[in-house]
Amino acid sequence: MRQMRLVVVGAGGRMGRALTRAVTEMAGAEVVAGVEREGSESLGQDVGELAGVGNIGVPISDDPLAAFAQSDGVLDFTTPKASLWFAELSAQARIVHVIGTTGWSEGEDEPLKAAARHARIIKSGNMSLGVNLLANLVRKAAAALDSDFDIEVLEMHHKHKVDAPSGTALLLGQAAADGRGIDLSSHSVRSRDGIMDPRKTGDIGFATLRGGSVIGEHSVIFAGEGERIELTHRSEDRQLFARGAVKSALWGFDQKPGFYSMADVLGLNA
Ligand SMILES: NC(=O)C1=CN([C@@H]2O[C@H](COP(=O)(O)OP(=O)(O)OC[C@H]3O[C@@H](n4cnc5c(N)ncnc54)[C@H](OP(=O)(O)O)[C@@H]3O)[C@@H](O)[C@H]2O)C=CC1
Ligand SMILES: O=C(O)C1=N[C@H](C(=O)O)C[C@H](O)C1
Repeated sequence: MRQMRLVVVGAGGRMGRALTRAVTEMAGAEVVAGVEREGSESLGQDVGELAGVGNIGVPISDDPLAAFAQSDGVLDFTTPKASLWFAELSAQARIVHVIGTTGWSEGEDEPLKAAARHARIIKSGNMSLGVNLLANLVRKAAAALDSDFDIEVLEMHHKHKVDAPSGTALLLGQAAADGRGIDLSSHSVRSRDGIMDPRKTGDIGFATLRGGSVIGEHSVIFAGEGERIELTHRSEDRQLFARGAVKSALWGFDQKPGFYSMADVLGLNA
């Protein structure tokens, strides 16, 4: 079977470089193009050199249209604005679009779903097996415990991260809300400062820590009277997410157009 031809967008970023490394280490796919924004310092540099795997003869360009036209799929860990544009281009090219980008605003899934009429879009706030399994456990725990158990989601990431709460924290909060059978947006508390009303029963709280080089740590805390349950995941290597993204792309290659999640890829929805 022929190799799946992949484009890495944001190829000079932390995840972009991890994605190139993952593709070169895994069977079934190759990097045929790397894209960065107009004016980027990475333009013209070799994608492999930038990722530390040696020259692969693929210079970074600022032309996603040309790159997508010669590919079967796109690995995209950039910004919501860029990912919305890449989804339109992926739909035009009828290819696979793996979106790991986080920091989405409410309603931004709608244009992605429209693009997924033609593209195979796989989007997740976390591409690791461990976090997606954790989400299942959180859903079960939230369904089993009544609202006397207060749910708080705590996350810590490196100092460069710009969005909060993290995509993973929101994914875990959604799993808790689903388990409880409530709407997340009307029950989530994303910040606390100064004097305020006491915590409302049924709220789901989010707390964000930023600092140093932390790859990603998430805990969901179920705090009851006299006891506390904590479910935690610690990511120790960014390659974890990159390998999950390549696995998603290979899975998406055989699917019909649609809007999928990592849980679909891992068979956790069955
Ligand atoms: N789902 C998951 O498992 C994971 C998700 N993430 C998410 O992935 C995203 C990226 O994270 P990270 O790699 O750390 O961030 P970086 O800032 O290191 O990388 C993002 C890259 O995308 C580039 N970029 C931005 N806009 C465009 C554009 N229009 N065209 C081409 N390239 C563009 C940036 O270029 P420039 O610097 O010039 O702006 C940069 O090189 C974040 O949203 C993060 O939360 C991260 C890890 C795991
Ligand atoms: O920005 C990151 O680094 C990460 N972002 C994702 C998120 O927002 O949850 C996934 C991972 O935790 C790393």
